[in-house]
Amino acid sequence: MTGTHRKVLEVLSGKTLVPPPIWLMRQAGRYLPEYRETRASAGSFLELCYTPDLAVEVTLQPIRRYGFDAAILFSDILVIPDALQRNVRFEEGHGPRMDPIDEDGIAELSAEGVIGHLAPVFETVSRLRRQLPEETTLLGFCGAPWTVATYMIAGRGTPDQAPARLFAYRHPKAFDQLLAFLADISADYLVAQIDAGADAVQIFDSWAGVLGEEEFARYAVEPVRRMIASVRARRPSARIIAFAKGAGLFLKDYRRLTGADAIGLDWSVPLSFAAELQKDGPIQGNLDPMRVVAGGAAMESAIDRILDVLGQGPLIFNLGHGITPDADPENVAALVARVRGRR
Ligand SMILES: Cc1c2[nH]c(c1CCC(=O)O)Cc1[nH]c(c(CCC(=O)O)c1C)Cc1[nH]c(c(CCC(=O)O)c1C)Cc1[nH]c(c(C)c1CCC(=O)O)C2
Repeated sequence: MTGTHRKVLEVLSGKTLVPPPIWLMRQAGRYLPEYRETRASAGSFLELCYTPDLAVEVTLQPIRRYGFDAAILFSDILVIPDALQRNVRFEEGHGPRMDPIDEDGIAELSAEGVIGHLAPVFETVSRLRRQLPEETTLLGFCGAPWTVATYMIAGRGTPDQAPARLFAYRHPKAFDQLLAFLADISADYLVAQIDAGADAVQIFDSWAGVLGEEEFARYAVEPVRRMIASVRARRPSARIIAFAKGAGLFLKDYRRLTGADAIGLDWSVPLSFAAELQKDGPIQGNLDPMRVVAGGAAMESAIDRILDVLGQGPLIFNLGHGITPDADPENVAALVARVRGRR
């Protein structure tokens, strides 16, 4: 019964659909007036994430408006450090903050209570699976260990992830330990989301683009490989998308080395290279979110190029990163109509 006509799942298993299924990273968010309204009724951003009534509502908002082929659980990658008691806060206009972790803090990390702390997230997932249209794929997600670690080390978002890169060079053993710990706890988290009803999951490595060759292998590939192996050992049929933003040429072997079903591509990936990658397996991407803000011909021409070059192979149409708060909801409607109008 499950999954028979869920288009995103079909593409993840290698099928080509024309037109391709579509969803957008950060599709539930501040560009939508109904999101801003619900957001105002929650105290803090984390409260929104941990209140199933509200998290279900904001997840469904973009589905009602646009009928996307996938819904993505409304939560955040930083619920893992929150569950690890790193005192995570989202301060208005300043982005996330938490207590920076050091070598001693890494040695003391414990998985105890983490999955219990995240129980409201699993409740949200199971309610969503019951409330979503049968044909809509439900995506769970988590952050990749490297990206989550950049926030845990710095205690905040940074432009270049310099604190984490420096920490990794100065304390390589402790850093490896942190990434392995995050890989294992994140695997447990994904398994629990799948058991609650997620059809597939995405791993976000948003800051993979600052890593050199050796570091990409050690900090981006290995922990994600470890996480995926752990999920597959327990849930062999799990469908997994891995998105390493800014990874450039390292994407060549990323799918094979991590064991993901599909890889996400940002807008800096040339379409010719994307077409090469698509010969190995399904891809997702890669419209520049700024083109959605610009709208009109700037958006339409880029949609057409993606469909022309990648539309005859396994593709999940998406942006190359999250939609931004300044995007006009009308432009999103035009985007969906244009992708779906092409056969
Ligand atoms: C790096 C990262 C984070 N969170 C996430 C990532 C990886 C993807 C990416 O690179 O965009 C992932 C994420 N965050 C959010 C989702 C929800 C699902 C969806 O995609 O619709 C997802 C998948 C909601 C959110 N997460 C956040 C918001 C905005 C906060 C608000 O509404 O008050 C939303 C809708 C907050 C957040 N969360 C994070 C930051 C840096 C910020 C602050 C920046 C900002 O304000 O946009 C960390």
